[in-house]
Amino acid sequence: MSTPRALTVAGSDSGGGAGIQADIKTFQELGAFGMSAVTAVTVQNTLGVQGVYPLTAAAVAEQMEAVGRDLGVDAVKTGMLFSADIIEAVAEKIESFGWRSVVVDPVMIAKGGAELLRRDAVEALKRKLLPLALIVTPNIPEAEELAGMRIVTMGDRREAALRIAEYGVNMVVIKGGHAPETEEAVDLMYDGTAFTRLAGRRIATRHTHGTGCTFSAAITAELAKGLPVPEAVHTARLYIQAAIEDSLELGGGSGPTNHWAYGRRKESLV
Ligand SMILES: Nc1ncnc2c1ncn2[C@@H]1O[C@H](COP(=O)(O)OP(=O)(O)O)[C@@H](O)[C@H]1O
Ligand SMILES: Cc1ncc(COP(=O)(O)OP(=O)(O)O)c(N)n1
Repeated sequence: MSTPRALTVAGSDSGGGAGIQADIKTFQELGAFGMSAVTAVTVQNTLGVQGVYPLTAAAVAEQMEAVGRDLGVDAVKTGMLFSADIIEAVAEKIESFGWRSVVVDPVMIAKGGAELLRRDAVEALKRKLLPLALIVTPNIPEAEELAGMRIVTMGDRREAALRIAEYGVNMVVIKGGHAPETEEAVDLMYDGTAFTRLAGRRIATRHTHGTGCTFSAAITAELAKGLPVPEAVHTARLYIQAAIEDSLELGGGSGPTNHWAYGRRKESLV
């Protein structure tokens, strides 16, 4: 069997809980070979983002070209893209390589409030990148921005998913981590025809730094292994659930999730 190859195009998180670091750990844990194209270096820990140093669009494109031409890519995810220039360069490379298993995590604002996507880049994200996506995974504030509406109820979420799908993306998962606290964390998946409610136990913890990155990276790893999107999303939910449940209690703020929890639990079942 050939080695599944997964590429992340995202920012570096020095604290290791989100961004490139979360993605590569997740790829590794799920059995995909991880590669990266770094878009920006962030100065970050569990207390928040203290600095953002973007790379040039050319530097991002060259990294994608280097790995795409030599190692090959079975699935790719995008995370923090920061500027319209970088989004355009990334879209151009995805198109030129003809990559189809494309997961777009439309990272906009970190939990602490730092801007990880410039306001003037949202239009490029909608027009250039979403049409190339197999699946897009906004959280509620990101879905509000993409759909141009407020989301309060599950009905609002369904309407937002329909609007986001109109940009040409095949599947939309609106994540529920930011929904008002209930006993369940509920994500809503729209596949172009039907809606599926994906519910799990909501864990009471402040250690949820990098949940969105980890979730989308898990989907990407499963797609790289050849699994269909619904199965990839199902595994990603189990993966993030375990990672939050067994969080590591690191740092003085919102700490990282536990990227090896899912694998350890599976091992203990064998
Ligand atoms: N406290 C929690 N308990 C269980 N699952 C959670 C919790 N917070 C987030 N999740 C899950 O983690 C994933 C990421 O969601 P979310 O936190 O909304 O993304 P983001 O990090 O992009 O803001 C989703 O599958 C969501 O349901
Ligand atoms: C470099 C970098 N990329 C993305 C994020 C946002 O990650 P996310 O999974 O949405 O987690 P929070 O920031 O909301 O904890 C980031 N912080 N840094």
